[in-house]
Amino acid sequence: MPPNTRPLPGPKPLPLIGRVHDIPVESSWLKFYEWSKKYGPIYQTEMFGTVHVWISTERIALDLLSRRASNYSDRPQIPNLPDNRTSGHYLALSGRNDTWKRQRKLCQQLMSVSANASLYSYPKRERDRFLYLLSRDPSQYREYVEQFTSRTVARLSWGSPHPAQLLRVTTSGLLETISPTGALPNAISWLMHIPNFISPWKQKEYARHKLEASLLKGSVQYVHDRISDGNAEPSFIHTFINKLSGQSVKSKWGDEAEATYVVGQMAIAGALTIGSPIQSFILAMLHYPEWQRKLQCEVDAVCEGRCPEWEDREKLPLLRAVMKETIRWRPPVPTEHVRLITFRAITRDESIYPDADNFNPARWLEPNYPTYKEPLTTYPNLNGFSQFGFGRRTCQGIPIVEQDLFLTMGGIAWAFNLRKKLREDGSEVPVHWNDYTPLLIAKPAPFEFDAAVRSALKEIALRKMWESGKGEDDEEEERNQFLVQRWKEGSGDVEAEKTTLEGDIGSDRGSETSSSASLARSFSTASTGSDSESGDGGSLRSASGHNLSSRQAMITTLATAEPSA
Ligand code: HEM
Repeated sequence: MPPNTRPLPGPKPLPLIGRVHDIPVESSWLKFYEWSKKYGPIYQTEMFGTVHVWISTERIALDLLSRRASNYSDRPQIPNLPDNRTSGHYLALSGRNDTWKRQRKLCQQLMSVSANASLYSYPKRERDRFLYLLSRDPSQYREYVEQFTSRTVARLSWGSPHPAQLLRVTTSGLLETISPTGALPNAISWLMHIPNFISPWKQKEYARHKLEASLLKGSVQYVHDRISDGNAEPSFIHTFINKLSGQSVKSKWGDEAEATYVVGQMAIAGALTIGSPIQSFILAMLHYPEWQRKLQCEVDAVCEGRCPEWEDREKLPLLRAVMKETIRWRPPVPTEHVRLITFRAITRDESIYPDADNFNPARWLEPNYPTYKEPLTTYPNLNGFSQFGFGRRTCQGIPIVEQDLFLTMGGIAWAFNLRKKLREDGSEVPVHWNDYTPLLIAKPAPFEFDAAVRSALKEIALRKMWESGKGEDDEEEERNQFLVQRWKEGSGDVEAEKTTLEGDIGSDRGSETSSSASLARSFSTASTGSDSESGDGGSLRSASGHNLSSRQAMITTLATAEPSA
C-alpha cells in the first residue's frame, strides 16, 4: 500500500476462509451486485487468503482497465487450469506476455479478413437452417440455438460444420473447468495441489484437453486436405495457411501449431457465448410482447415480406437496439472472474440506464435517454459496449456476435409469433423472469413457449430456406448427436453402436474425400493413444490402412474417452 492510502472497503474476512461462505453456488453475481450496493463501486473480498477486487461501474472500469491498461491487462491463475497464463492454448485466459500479444494480433487479423468478406455468409446459411428447425419443434430451441452457434463458428474456423458437435462437448467441459462455480479447486484453491492420480478434477480436465487437442489438430489437417484437393472453403485457418504462414512471418503471426490454438480459441468463444443472448431474446419477447410487435413492424416495413439479411442492417435500428438491449438486460457474462468486473452491476447503473430492470430498446433510439447516439444508420451497435470488456483485453469476436444476433433475432421476428404456452383451461404456463445457469456464461434456465409461423407463405419460405441452408452433413450430424448424447448419459453401449455402425460403413458418405476424412485423422490419433500434443496431426489411416470416416472415428474416440460433462 502506498503511503496515505486506505484499504478498499469490503466485507470483513473470517480467518482462513475469508467470505467464501457468502457466495451462493447459483447466481453468484447477485451477491457481488449486492455488495457493490453496500460497499461502493470498487470493493474487495477475500477468499481462502486471496484478495479479489471487484469493479462495478463503467467509469472505474474504463479508468483502470482501459486508461491504465499497461497495469491491468493480466489474467490470474485458474486453479483448475494452472497453466492457463502460459500454455498459449487459450488466448482469452493467457497472462500478459509476448505469446498473448502475438496471438491477439493474429486473432484480430483473421477476424478482420473474415468480417470484410461478411463472414462468407455462413451465419445466414446457418440461420436459415435454424429457423426451419425451430418451426418444426420450438420445444427443442436450446438444442437448435447451440447447433446454430457452434456450426456457424465451425464453418468460420475450419470451413465446415462437421466439428461442431464435438466442439460443443469439449467447450462445455472447458466452461466447467474454468468457472468459479464449476470445478471445486476454483473455489478451494489448495485442492489444485492434489496429485494427478487422486484428483478427479485433473483427470477429467486431462481427458477433455486431449479430446480438444485432437479436434483442433484434426480440423486443421482437414483444411490442408481440402486445399490439396482444391476445394477448401474460406475459414480463419485457411487464411492463416494461405497468407500468414511461412518462416519469414513466423515471428509476427506465430507458427501453425500456435495458429491452431488461436483459431481453436475463436471457435470455443463463439460456441460458448452467443447462445445466451439468443435465448434471452426469446425470453424478452415473451415478457414484452409489445416490443415483439414493434420489431415485427420494422422488419415487415423495411424488408417487405422477406427475411432480414445482413445488408439490411443500416435500415433496421430497432432490431440493432433489441440486440444491444437484450445483452444489457441479461448480460451473457454477468461477472467476469478473470478480471473481476461485475458486468451485471454495470448494466444496472441507473444514471446511465434509467429503470434498468426494464427491457427497453427505446433507450438506444430516443434522444432523451443518456445512451442515445446518432446517426441511427450506424448506432446502436455493439462496438465499445461494456459487456465485451475493456482496454487491451476487449472481446475480439464482436463482428461474429453482431451478425449472428442480427440474423437470428431479425429472422425470429420475421417468421414467428412467440407467445407463452396456454393450458387447456386457457391459463398461461408461467415463464421465469431471471433464472440463469451458474457458470461463467449465464444462459436462461429452460422455459416453454409457442412459436407460431406468422403465415402460410412464411411456412413455404422456411422450407426453401432449409433446403438451401442445410448441408450435406446434416444426416451425419444427426447421428453424431445421438452418439454424443448416449456417451454423455453413460447409458449407451458405445462399443455396440460402433459395431453396428461400422457394419454400415459402406454407406458412409465420402469417407475418402469428404470432410469426414481429416477429422478422422484426429480422432484416430486420440483413439490409438498417440501423442495428441505432438502437433503432427497423427496418421490419416486406420490400422487396416483405410481412411476412417468422421462418424466411425467419433465412435472410436467416444468409446475410449472419459465423459467430460
Ligand atoms: C455474446 C457473445 C460474447 C460476449 C458477451 C463476449 C464477452 C467477452 C468478454 C467480457 C471478454 C473479456 C474482456 C475483458 O477481459 O475485458 C471477452 C474476451 C474475448 N472474446 Fe468474447 N464475447 C462474446 C463472443 C465472442 C466470440 C464470438 C469470439 C470469437 C472470436 C470471442 C472472442 C474473444 C476473445 C479471443 C477474447 C480474449 C481477448 C483477450 O484476452 O485478449 N468472443 N469476450
